[in-house]
Amino acid sequence: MRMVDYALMFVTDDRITDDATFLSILEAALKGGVTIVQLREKQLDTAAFLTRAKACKSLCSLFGVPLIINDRLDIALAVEADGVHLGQKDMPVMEARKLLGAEKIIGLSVSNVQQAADANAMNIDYIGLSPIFSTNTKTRDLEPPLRIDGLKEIRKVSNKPIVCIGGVDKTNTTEIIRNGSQGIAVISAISKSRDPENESKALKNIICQVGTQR
Ligand SMILES: Cc1ncc(COP(=O)(O)OP(=O)(O)O)c(N)n1
Ligand SMILES: Cc1nc(C(=O)O)sc1CCOP(=O)(O)O
Ligand SMILES: [Mg+2]
Repeated sequence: MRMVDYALMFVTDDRITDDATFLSILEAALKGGVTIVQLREKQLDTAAFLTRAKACKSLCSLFGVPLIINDRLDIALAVEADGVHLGQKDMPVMEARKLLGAEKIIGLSVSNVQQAADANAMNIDYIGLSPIFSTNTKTRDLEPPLRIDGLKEIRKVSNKPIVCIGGVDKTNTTEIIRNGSQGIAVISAISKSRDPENESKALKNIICQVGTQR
């Protein structure tokens, strides 16, 4: 299992269909210090997804930042990405690990304490606690927000690094990290910012500050 910095995961915004805008926001996020990128495309066809994944991989490699692919193991394998993020109804972890090998990153979404406990025995690298707060970004298949109390419960039972997603921004990052999450995953906070580079820097500073207080 490789060492990965999960502090600030930038999840790309699949509503951006224009490649130039997509890449300029990604570049700004990388300049601002995001530590891992997840390419999440729910609307592109496979050919367009693959093209975007290749561009994304090249840019992330320039910054030495790992790239994982949401849902699509085939795309991850095709572009030699660093791993995948899987939901509870995506490809089962055992099959994904067989196809990806031991060194690749596998993240798994968990939305309750039971799923977190079950994940302890799985060959995964981190759990995505989803959602921590309410969000307008994802509208389908969204579980009730776990909030900080849910994070505390899951922290108690889980032996995996936790990355919280859903409605995360500068106002709630401190309490998320203070309560045992290794990192945050954000779409809007960076993608919708007027200045994605500075927003990424600001989020990273908050995470680092809490880290030094721990
Ligand atoms: C870090 C992180 N955590 C959870 C999710 C949600 O994944 P999933 O449940 O598969 O839902 P979709 O993102 O595929 O709609 C995530 N993407 N990242
Ligand atoms: C992709 C995703 N998955 C979620 C889950 O709870 O499974 S919430 C979410 C969207 C996160 O976007 P934002 O940072 O804009 O709230
Ligand atoms: Mg999924």
